[in-house]
Amino acid sequence: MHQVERAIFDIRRGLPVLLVAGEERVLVQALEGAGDGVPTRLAEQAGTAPALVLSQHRLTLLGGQARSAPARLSLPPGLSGRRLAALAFGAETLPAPERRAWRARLRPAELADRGALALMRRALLIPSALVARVSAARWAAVEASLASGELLAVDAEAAERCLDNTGGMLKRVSEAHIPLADAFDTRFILFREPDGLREHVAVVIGEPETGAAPVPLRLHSACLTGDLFGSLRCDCGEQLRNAVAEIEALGGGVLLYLAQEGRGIGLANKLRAYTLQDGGLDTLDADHTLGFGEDERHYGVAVDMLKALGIRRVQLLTNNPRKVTALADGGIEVVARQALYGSLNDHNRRYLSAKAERAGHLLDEVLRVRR
Ligand SMILES: Nc1nc2c(ncn2[C@@H]2O[C@H](COP(=O)(O)OP(=O)(O)OP(=O)(O)O)[C@@H](O)[C@H]2O)c(=O)[nH]1
Ligand SMILES: [Zn+2]
Repeated sequence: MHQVERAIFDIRRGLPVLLVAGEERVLVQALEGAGDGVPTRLAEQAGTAPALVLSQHRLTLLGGQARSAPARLSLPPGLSGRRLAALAFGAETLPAPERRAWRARLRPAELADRGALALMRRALLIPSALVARVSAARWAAVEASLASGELLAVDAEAAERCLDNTGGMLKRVSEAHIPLADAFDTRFILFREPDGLREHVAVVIGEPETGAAPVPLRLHSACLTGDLFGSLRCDCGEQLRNAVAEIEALGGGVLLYLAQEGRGIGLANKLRAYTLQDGGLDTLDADHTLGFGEDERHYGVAVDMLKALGIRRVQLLTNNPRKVTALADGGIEVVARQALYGSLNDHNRRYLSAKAERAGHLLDEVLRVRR
Protein backbone atom coordinates (compact mmCIF):
# COMPACT_ATOMS: atom_id res chain seq x y z
CA MET A 1 0.00 0.00 0.00
CA HIS A 2 2.86 2.31 0.86
CA GLN A 3 4.00 2.59 -2.77
CA VAL A 4 0.45 3.31 -3.91
CA GLU A 5 0.17 6.37 -1.66
CA ARG A 6 3.48 7.70 -2.92
CA ALA A 7 2.41 7.02 -6.50
CA ILE A 8 -0.74 9.07 -5.96
CA PHE A 9 1.35 12.06 -4.92
CA ASP A 10 3.55 11.71 -8.03
CA ILE A 11 0.53 11.33 -10.28
CA ARG A 12 -1.13 14.42 -8.84
CA ARG A 13 2.08 16.36 -9.51
CA GLY A 14 1.93 15.30 -13.17
CA LEU A 15 4.81 12.78 -12.97
CA PRO A 16 4.76 9.29 -14.52
CA VAL A 17 4.86 6.16 -12.34
CA LEU A 18 5.69 2.59 -13.35
CA LEU A 19 3.08 -0.12 -12.91
CA VAL A 20 4.42 -3.66 -12.70
CA ALA A 21 2.06 -6.42 -13.85
CA GLY A 22 3.97 -9.70 -14.01
CA GLU A 23 6.48 -9.39 -16.83
CA GLU A 24 4.87 -6.24 -18.10
CA ARG A 25 6.12 -2.77 -17.10
CA VAL A 26 3.86 0.15 -17.95
CA LEU A 27 4.50 3.87 -17.55
CA VAL A 28 1.38 5.69 -16.43
CA GLN A 29 0.66 9.39 -16.40
CA ALA A 30 -2.38 11.47 -15.56
CA LEU A 31 -4.11 13.16 -18.38
CA GLU A 32 -4.95 16.27 -16.46
CA GLY A 33 -2.57 19.02 -17.39
CA ALA A 34 -0.83 16.81 -19.96
CA GLY A 35 0.38 19.37 -22.49
CA ASP A 36 1.21 18.70 -26.13
CA GLY A 37 4.66 17.30 -25.34
CA VAL A 38 3.61 14.70 -22.79
CA PRO A 39 2.63 11.79 -25.09
CA THR A 40 5.86 12.22 -27.07
CA ARG A 41 7.98 12.31 -23.91
CA LEU A 42 6.21 9.24 -22.56
CA ALA A 43 6.76 7.43 -25.89
CA GLU A 44 10.46 8.25 -25.76
CA GLN A 45 10.78 7.13 -22.17
CA ALA A 46 8.91 3.84 -22.75
CA GLY A 47 10.07 3.10 -26.29
CA THR A 48 6.51 2.32 -27.39
CA ALA A 49 3.53 4.37 -28.57
CA PRO A 50 1.31 5.55 -25.71
CA ALA A 51 -2.35 4.65 -25.39
CA LEU A 52 -5.24 6.26 -23.56
CA VAL A 53 -7.14 4.21 -20.99
CA LEU A 54 -10.80 5.17 -20.89
CA SER A 55 -13.42 4.16 -18.34
CA GLN A 56 -16.49 2.22 -19.38
CA HIS A 57 -18.68 5.28 -18.82
CA ARG A 58 -16.54 7.43 -21.08
CA LEU A 59 -16.47 4.73 -23.76
CA THR A 60 -20.23 4.38 -23.65
CA LEU A 61 -20.57 8.08 -24.18
CA LEU A 62 -18.02 8.27 -27.00
CA GLY A 63 -19.21 5.17 -28.79
CA GLY A 64 -22.89 5.70 -28.28
CA GLN A 65 -23.34 2.12 -27.08
CA ALA A 66 -23.07 0.48 -23.68
CA ARG A 67 -19.62 -0.83 -22.77
CA SER A 68 -19.18 -2.98 -19.74
CA ALA A 69 -15.45 -2.55 -19.19
CA PRO A 70 -12.68 0.00 -19.57
CA ALA A 71 -10.47 -0.17 -22.65
CA ARG A 72 -7.18 1.08 -24.05
CA LEU A 73 -7.17 3.29 -27.11
CA SER A 74 -3.89 3.36 -29.06
CA LEU A 75 -3.03 6.91 -30.03
CA PRO A 76 -1.85 8.19 -33.38
CA PRO A 77 1.47 10.07 -33.12
CA GLY A 78 1.47 13.81 -32.59
CA LEU A 79 -1.92 14.07 -30.95
CA SER A 80 -2.25 17.50 -29.28
CA GLY A 81 -3.01 17.93 -25.59
CA ARG A 82 -6.33 19.49 -26.62
CA ARG A 83 -7.37 16.43 -28.66
CA LEU A 84 -6.36 14.16 -25.81
CA ALA A 85 -8.45 16.14 -23.35
CA ALA A 86 -11.35 16.16 -25.82
CA LEU A 87 -11.17 12.36 -26.09
CA ALA A 88 -10.92 11.81 -22.36
CA PHE A 89 -13.40 14.33 -20.98
CA GLY A 90 -14.62 16.72 -23.68
CA ALA A 91 -18.31 17.56 -23.87
CA GLU A 92 -18.72 16.85 -27.61
CA THR A 93 -19.22 13.32 -28.85
CA LEU A 94 -17.18 12.29 -31.88
CA PRO A 95 -18.52 12.41 -35.44
CA ALA A 96 -19.35 8.94 -36.86
CA PRO A 97 -16.26 8.43 -39.11
CA GLU A 98 -13.91 9.35 -36.26
CA ARG A 99 -15.83 7.03 -33.96
CA ARG A 100 -15.34 4.12 -36.36
CA ALA A 101 -11.63 4.90 -36.65
CA TRP A 102 -10.99 4.90 -32.93
CA ARG A 103 -13.14 1.82 -32.33
CA ALA A 104 -10.65 -0.13 -34.45
CA ARG A 105 -7.89 1.11 -32.13
CA LEU A 106 -9.54 -0.14 -28.92
CA ARG A 107 -8.19 -3.07 -26.92
CA PRO A 108 -9.59 -4.49 -23.67
CA ALA A 109 -7.95 -2.96 -20.61
CA GLU A 110 -5.42 -5.20 -18.87
CA LEU A 111 -4.33 -5.27 -15.25
CA ALA A 112 -1.95 -2.30 -15.53
CA ASP A 113 -4.62 -0.24 -17.33
CA ARG A 114 -7.20 -1.00 -14.66
CA GLY A 115 -4.61 -0.17 -12.00
CA ALA A 116 -3.95 3.16 -13.74
CA LEU A 117 -7.65 4.06 -13.72
CA ALA A 118 -8.00 3.16 -10.04
CA LEU A 119 -5.02 5.39 -9.19
CA MET A 120 -6.58 8.31 -11.07
CA ARG A 121 -9.87 7.89 -9.20
CA ARG A 122 -8.11 7.62 -5.84
CA ALA A 123 -6.11 10.74 -6.75
CA LEU A 124 -9.43 12.52 -7.56
CA LEU A 125 -8.30 13.21 -11.12
CA ILE A 126 -10.15 12.61 -14.40
CA PRO A 127 -10.50 8.79 -14.64
CA SER A 128 -8.42 8.38 -17.76
CA ALA A 129 -4.69 7.79 -18.12
CA LEU A 130 -1.86 7.79 -20.60
CA VAL A 131 -0.09 4.43 -20.55
CA ALA A 132 2.96 3.15 -22.43
CA ARG A 133 4.48 -0.36 -22.24
CA VAL A 134 8.22 -0.18 -21.56
CA SER A 135 10.20 -1.83 -24.38
CA ALA A 136 13.17 -4.12 -23.74
CA ALA A 137 15.40 -1.49 -25.34
CA ARG A 138 14.37 1.18 -22.82
CA TRP A 139 14.31 -1.00 -19.73
CA ALA A 140 17.88 -0.19 -18.64
CA ALA A 141 17.15 3.57 -18.69
CA VAL A 142 13.87 3.08 -16.81
CA GLU A 143 15.64 0.88 -14.26
CA ALA A 144 18.22 3.64 -13.73
CA SER A 145 15.39 6.13 -13.03
CA LEU A 146 13.94 3.67 -10.51
CA ALA A 147 17.32 3.24 -8.84
CA SER A 148 17.85 7.00 -8.53
CA GLY A 149 14.39 7.43 -6.99
CA GLU A 150 13.27 9.64 -9.85
CA LEU A 151 10.62 7.10 -10.85
CA LEU A 152 8.42 5.03 -8.57
CA ALA A 153 7.41 1.41 -9.26
CA VAL A 154 4.05 0.14 -8.02
CA ASP A 155 2.51 -3.31 -8.14
CA ALA A 156 -0.41 -3.11 -10.60
CA GLU A 157 -2.64 -5.34 -8.45
CA ALA A 158 -2.09 -3.14 -5.40
CA ALA A 159 -2.95 -0.13 -7.57
CA GLU A 160 -6.13 -1.79 -8.80
CA ARG A 161 -7.16 -2.48 -5.19
CA CYS A 162 -6.52 1.06 -3.97
CA LEU A 163 -10.22 1.93 -3.95
CA ASP A 164 -11.20 -1.10 -1.87
CA ASN A 165 -12.26 -0.56 1.67
CA THR A 166 -9.43 -1.14 4.07
CA GLY A 167 -11.80 -2.92 6.46
CA GLY A 168 -11.42 -1.89 10.05
CA MET A 169 -8.01 -0.27 9.71
CA LEU A 170 -9.36 3.25 10.10
CA LYS A 171 -7.45 5.19 12.75
CA ARG A 172 -9.30 7.15 15.42
CA VAL A 173 -6.99 10.15 15.66
CA SER A 174 -8.34 12.93 17.86
CA GLU A 175 -11.50 14.47 19.28
CA ALA A 176 -12.88 17.58 20.93
CA HIS A 177 -16.06 19.05 22.34
CA ILE A 178 -17.49 21.55 19.80
CA PRO A 179 -20.75 23.22 20.87
CA LEU A 180 -22.94 23.86 17.81
CA ALA A 181 -25.67 26.46 17.49
CA ASP A 182 -28.28 23.70 17.11
CA ALA A 183 -26.69 21.07 19.35
CA PHE A 184 -24.66 22.26 22.31
CA ASP A 185 -23.40 18.92 23.58
CA THR A 186 -21.45 17.77 20.53
CA ARG A 187 -18.12 15.99 20.06
CA PHE A 188 -16.13 15.84 16.83
CA ILE A 189 -14.10 12.64 16.44
CA LEU A 190 -11.65 12.50 13.55
CA PHE A 191 -10.85 9.24 11.76
CA ARG A 192 -8.04 8.83 9.21
CA GLU A 193 -7.85 6.21 6.49
CA PRO A 194 -4.77 3.98 6.84
CA ASP A 195 -3.08 5.39 3.72
CA GLY A 196 -3.42 8.88 5.21
CA LEU A 197 -5.18 10.29 2.15
CA ARG A 198 -8.67 10.99 3.51
CA GLU A 199 -10.09 12.00 6.88
CA HIS A 200 -13.71 11.67 8.02
CA VAL A 201 -15.41 13.16 11.05
CA ALA A 202 -17.98 11.59 13.35
CA VAL A 203 -20.09 14.34 14.90
CA VAL A 204 -21.55 12.79 18.03
CA ILE A 205 -24.53 14.74 19.34
CA GLY A 206 -25.48 14.16 22.98
CA GLU A 207 -24.91 10.70 24.42
CA PRO A 208 -26.50 8.34 21.90
CA GLU A 209 -27.74 5.09 23.40
CA THR A 210 -25.86 2.30 21.69
CA GLY A 211 -27.99 -0.39 23.35
CA ALA A 212 -31.30 -1.65 22.01
CA ALA A 213 -32.75 1.57 20.57
CA PRO A 214 -31.63 2.56 17.06
CA VAL A 215 -29.26 5.54 16.98
CA PRO A 216 -30.38 8.49 14.81
CA LEU A 217 -27.75 8.71 12.08
CA ARG A 218 -26.97 10.97 9.15
CA LEU A 219 -24.34 10.06 6.53
CA HIS A 220 -23.37 13.35 4.95
CA SER A 221 -21.05 13.56 1.96
CA ALA A 222 -18.89 16.67 1.93
CA CYS A 223 -20.04 19.51 -0.31
CA LEU A 224 -17.79 22.54 0.06
CA THR A 225 -20.01 24.72 -2.11
CA GLY A 226 -23.25 23.83 -0.34
CA ASP A 227 -22.13 23.09 3.23
CA LEU A 228 -19.88 26.12 3.64
CA PHE A 229 -21.14 28.68 1.16
CA GLY A 230 -24.83 27.84 0.93
CA SER A 231 -24.73 27.16 -2.81
CA LEU A 232 -28.19 27.15 -4.33
CA ARG A 233 -27.21 24.47 -6.87
CA CYS A 234 -27.81 21.70 -4.34
CA ASP A 235 -29.58 21.12 -1.01
CA CYS A 236 -26.54 19.99 1.01
CA GLY A 237 -26.03 22.98 3.32
CA GLU A 238 -29.62 22.97 4.50
CA GLN A 239 -29.64 19.19 4.87
CA LEU A 240 -26.50 19.39 7.00
CA ARG A 241 -27.94 21.94 9.38
CA ASN A 242 -31.37 20.29 9.42
CA ALA A 243 -29.72 16.97 10.25
CA VAL A 244 -27.92 18.41 13.27
CA ALA A 245 -31.13 20.01 14.55
CA GLU A 246 -33.15 16.85 13.91
CA ILE A 247 -30.67 14.54 15.63
CA GLU A 248 -30.65 16.89 18.64
CA ALA A 249 -34.48 16.87 18.65
CA LEU A 250 -34.43 13.06 18.57
CA GLY A 251 -32.39 13.03 21.78
CA GLY A 252 -28.92 12.65 20.27
CA GLY A 253 -27.21 10.59 17.62
CA VAL A 254 -24.40 10.74 15.09
CA LEU A 255 -23.63 12.61 11.88
CA LEU A 256 -20.80 11.15 9.83
CA TYR A 257 -19.21 13.88 7.74
CA LEU A 258 -17.60 11.89 4.95
CA ALA A 259 -14.79 13.07 2.65
CA GLN A 260 -16.78 12.22 -0.47
CA GLU A 261 -16.97 15.61 -2.15
CA GLY A 262 -18.99 15.57 -5.36
CA ARG A 263 -20.38 12.04 -4.82
CA GLY A 264 -16.78 10.88 -4.51
CA ILE A 265 -15.32 12.53 -7.64
CA GLY A 266 -13.65 15.41 -5.79
CA LEU A 267 -14.16 19.15 -5.95
CA ALA A 268 -12.13 19.74 -9.14
CA ASN A 269 -14.30 17.29 -11.04
CA LYS A 270 -17.51 18.55 -9.45
CA LEU A 271 -16.73 22.04 -10.75
CA ARG A 272 -16.11 20.54 -14.21
CA ALA A 273 -19.43 18.72 -13.91
CA TYR A 274 -21.21 21.96 -12.99
CA THR A 275 -19.84 23.63 -16.13
CA LEU A 276 -21.09 20.69 -18.22
CA GLN A 277 -24.48 21.09 -16.53
CA ASP A 278 -24.49 24.75 -17.52
CA GLY A 279 -24.07 23.47 -21.08
CA GLY A 280 -27.27 21.43 -20.78
CA LEU A 281 -26.37 18.07 -19.21
CA ASP A 282 -28.02 16.85 -16.03
CA THR A 283 -26.03 15.91 -12.93
CA LEU A 284 -25.63 12.24 -13.91
CA ASP A 285 -24.76 12.75 -17.58
CA ALA A 286 -22.22 15.39 -16.60
CA ASP A 287 -20.40 12.86 -14.39
CA HIS A 288 -20.59 10.20 -17.14
CA THR A 289 -19.08 12.67 -19.59
CA LEU A 290 -16.09 13.03 -17.30
CA GLY A 291 -15.78 9.23 -17.20
CA PHE A 292 -17.37 8.64 -13.79
CA GLY A 293 -20.28 6.46 -12.76
CA GLU A 294 -23.45 8.06 -11.44
CA ASP A 295 -22.24 7.68 -7.86
CA GLU A 296 -18.63 6.89 -6.99
CA ARG A 297 -19.15 6.72 -3.23
CA HIS A 298 -18.36 3.67 -1.10
CA TYR A 299 -19.63 3.53 2.46
CA GLY A 300 -17.13 1.07 3.95
CA VAL A 301 -15.51 3.82 6.02
CA ALA A 302 -18.93 4.82 7.39
CA VAL A 303 -19.52 1.23 8.50
CA ASP A 304 -16.07 1.12 10.10
CA MET A 305 -16.69 4.39 11.97
CA LEU A 306 -20.02 3.14 13.28
CA LYS A 307 -18.43 -0.08 14.48
CA ALA A 308 -15.63 1.89 16.15
CA LEU A 309 -18.34 3.89 17.97
CA GLY A 310 -20.14 0.71 19.00
CA ILE A 311 -23.21 1.49 16.86
CA ARG A 312 -24.98 -1.46 15.20
CA ARG A 313 -28.63 -0.33 14.85
CA VAL A 314 -29.61 2.98 13.33
CA GLN A 315 -32.46 5.21 12.27
CA LEU A 316 -31.07 6.72 9.07
CA LEU A 317 -31.84 10.26 7.93
CA THR A 318 -31.67 10.09 4.14
CA ASN A 319 -33.62 10.08 0.89
CA ASN A 320 -31.01 7.91 -0.79
CA PRO A 321 -31.85 4.17 -0.85
CA ARG A 322 -28.21 3.34 -1.69
CA LYS A 323 -27.13 4.50 1.74
CA VAL A 324 -29.64 2.17 3.39
CA THR A 325 -28.42 -0.78 1.33
CA ALA A 326 -24.75 0.04 1.86
CA LEU A 327 -25.12 0.10 5.64
CA ALA A 328 -27.16 -3.12 5.67
CA ASP A 329 -24.52 -4.79 3.47
CA GLY A 330 -21.90 -3.70 5.99
CA GLY A 331 -23.76 -5.36 8.86
CA ILE A 332 -25.47 -2.26 10.30
CA GLU A 333 -29.17 -2.75 10.94
CA VAL A 334 -31.22 0.11 9.51
CA VAL A 335 -34.33 -0.06 11.66
CA ALA A 336 -35.99 2.96 10.05
CA ARG A 337 -35.41 5.58 7.37
CA GLN A 338 -36.39 9.18 7.92
CA ALA A 339 -36.62 11.73 5.12
CA LEU A 340 -34.40 14.82 5.32
CA TYR A 341 -35.02 17.72 2.98
CA GLY A 342 -33.47 21.00 2.02
CA SER A 343 -35.60 23.43 0.11
CA LEU A 344 -36.34 23.54 -3.57
CA ASN A 345 -35.29 26.59 -5.62
CA ASP A 346 -34.86 27.51 -9.29
CA HIS A 347 -31.18 26.53 -9.21
CA ASN A 348 -31.47 23.07 -7.65
CA ARG A 349 -34.78 21.88 -9.13
CA ARG A 350 -33.13 20.18 -12.10
CA TYR A 351 -30.50 18.53 -9.88
CA LEU A 352 -33.08 17.18 -7.44
CA SER A 353 -35.39 16.03 -10.26
CA ALA A 354 -32.55 14.10 -11.93
CA LYS A 355 -31.68 12.44 -8.62
CA ALA A 356 -35.29 11.43 -8.12
CA GLU A 357 -36.03 10.37 -11.70
CA ARG A 358 -32.75 8.74 -12.65
CA ALA A 359 -31.06 7.67 -9.41
CA GLY A 360 -34.06 6.61 -7.33
CA HIS A 361 -33.77 9.25 -4.59
CA LEU A 362 -36.98 9.53 -2.57
CA LEU A 363 -37.74 13.18 -3.18
CA ASP A 364 -41.37 13.03 -4.35
CA GLU A 365 -42.57 15.05 -1.44
CA VAL A 366 -40.15 17.90 -1.87
CA LEU A 367 -40.58 18.03 -5.66
CA ARG A 368 -44.37 17.77 -5.60
CA VAL A 369 -45.26 19.89 -2.60
CA ARG A 370 -42.83 22.72 -3.22
CA ARG A 371 -42.89 22.84 -7.01
N1 LIG B 1 -20.80 14.92 -8.99
C1 LIG B 1 -21.66 15.78 -8.47
N2 LIG B 1 -21.81 15.83 -7.14
C2 LIG B 1 -22.71 16.68 -6.65
C3 LIG B 1 -23.50 17.53 -7.44
N3 LIG B 1 -24.27 18.26 -6.62
C4 LIG B 1 -23.98 17.87 -5.35
N4 LIG B 1 -23.04 16.92 -5.37
C5 LIG B 1 -22.46 16.14 -4.29
O1 LIG B 1 -23.42 15.19 -3.92
C6 LIG B 1 -23.22 14.80 -2.59
C7 LIG B 1 -24.56 14.87 -1.86
O2 LIG B 1 -24.41 14.20 -0.73
P1 LIG B 1 -25.48 13.80 0.35
O3 LIG B 1 -26.26 15.01 0.76
O4 LIG B 1 -24.75 13.03 1.39
O5 LIG B 1 -26.36 12.77 -0.31
P2 LIG B 1 -27.44 12.25 -1.21
O6 LIG B 1 -26.87 11.15 -2.02
O7 LIG B 1 -28.11 13.36 -1.95
O8 LIG B 1 -28.49 11.58 -0.21
P3 LIG B 1 -29.33 12.16 0.99
O9 LIG B 1 -29.02 13.61 1.13
O10 LIG B 1 -28.88 11.34 2.15
O11 LIG B 1 -30.73 11.90 0.64
C8 LIG B 1 -22.16 15.73 -2.03
O12 LIG B 1 -20.91 15.05 -2.02
C9 LIG B 1 -22.12 16.87 -3.04
O13 LIG B 1 -20.85 17.48 -3.14
C10 LIG B 1 -23.32 17.44 -8.84
O14 LIG B 1 -24.01 18.10 -9.62
N5 LIG B 1 -22.41 16.56 -9.30
ZN1 LIG C 1 -24.08 20.13 -2.37
